[in-house]
Amino acid sequence: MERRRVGILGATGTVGQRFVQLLERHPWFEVAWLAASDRSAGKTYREACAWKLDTPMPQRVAEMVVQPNTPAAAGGALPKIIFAALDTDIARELEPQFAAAGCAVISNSSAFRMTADVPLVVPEVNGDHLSLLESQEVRRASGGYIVTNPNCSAIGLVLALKPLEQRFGIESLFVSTMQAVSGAGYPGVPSLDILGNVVPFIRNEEEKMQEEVGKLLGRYTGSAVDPLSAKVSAHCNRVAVIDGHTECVSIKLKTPATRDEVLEAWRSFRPLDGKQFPSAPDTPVIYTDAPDRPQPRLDVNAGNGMSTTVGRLRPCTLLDWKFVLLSHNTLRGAAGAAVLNAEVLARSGKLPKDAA
Ligand SMILES: NC(=O)C1=CN([C@@H]2O[C@H](COP(=O)(O)OP(=O)(O)OC[C@H]3O[C@@H](n4cnc5c(N)ncnc54)[C@H](OP(=O)(O)O)[C@@H]3O)[C@@H](O)[C@H]2O)C=CC1
Ligand SMILES: N[C@@H](CC(=O)OP(=O)(O)O)C(=O)O
Repeated sequence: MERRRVGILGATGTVGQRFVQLLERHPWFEVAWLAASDRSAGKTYREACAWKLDTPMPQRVAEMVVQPNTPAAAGGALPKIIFAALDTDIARELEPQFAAAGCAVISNSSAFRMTADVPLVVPEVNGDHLSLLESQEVRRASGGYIVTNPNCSAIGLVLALKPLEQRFGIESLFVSTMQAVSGAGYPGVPSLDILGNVVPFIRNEEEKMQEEVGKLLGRYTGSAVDPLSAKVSAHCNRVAVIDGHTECVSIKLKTPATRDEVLEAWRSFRPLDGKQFPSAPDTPVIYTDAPDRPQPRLDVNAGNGMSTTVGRLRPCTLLDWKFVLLSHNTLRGAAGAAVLNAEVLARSGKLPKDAA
């Protein structure tokens, strides 16, 4: 099968680099266009990018020239599939321009996640919400649209919550995060602030987690999403870990469940089984019995960085159950999530085609 041409907006950043890494050997997509800020435009990718991953920068991409950040500048070379990894304010300005130019914008940023007609999607959790894009006005006008994936802490959390919500219902939950420094992009948090330290504040993070969980676990009514009514309270903290967000969760269920029933809900959660998407992990939620796991150093790459690892399920004296989860913030929490969304869109015939 011929690979589809794709572009990356924000290609030089933390998430942009993950896109380059993941797409280099992707069976369906091939990077054909890269853009970043004016600081980078006109340079080769090798010159513009401070590559921080532990695999080599792909040679072919290293030699590509970073393009200006507008669809007009790309002209006929603009791919119709754009992975976007832009800061929120810039995404708010640029993503609609690319959608209006007929592109499927598959976005990581929070700019449009809560917009009513923009799907906020994790395929294992709420793939049916993708139908929202049919009502985007821009799609009717240009064939383009915006689809988003969630905040990196919300993604790991909803993967663990979905099997519980569908079997038992969720009344309320309390979550406290320990988030890796790569979550803040590059160069991110100054070393003097984070080494040997914990910073108990990440701007807007608690609000995003709370509202995004509601939309992700909400019900698609045929024209809109009815958010989950559960009460969600989040505490978000930055810790001196490179990759991997750890979350301590306490949960109250609507229908009481035994420990075995909760474990069985996680074990049997295989919503994409048999669908063979290249980026989908075999097991989206992995439960570990080890008393001191999950740990970022040991578990962050589970399922190629696309699985959530859950452990330490035990009774909670305030709510019903408590547990710990870990997920990779730049893979499952960002670039990997967007690539999986694109695979689902490709399979359903919803990706616009380049002009012949
Ligand atoms: N890091 C993470 O774990 C996660 C991040 N996200 C979200 O993804 C987005 C990107 O984050 P991250 O990669 O960490 O951020 P970085 O700061 O590491 O990268 C930002 C990217 O945006 C580019 N950029 C900046 N200004 C412009 C502009 N005016 N026009 C075009 N490109 C521009 C930068 O290019 P240049 O090099 O030229 O400055 C760079 O490529 C953010 O919205 C973030 O919240 C989502 C989930 C997880
Ligand atoms: N704010 C997250 C990264 C992220 O996902 O942000 P956003 O919701 O803007 O995509 C972190 O610092 O770890």
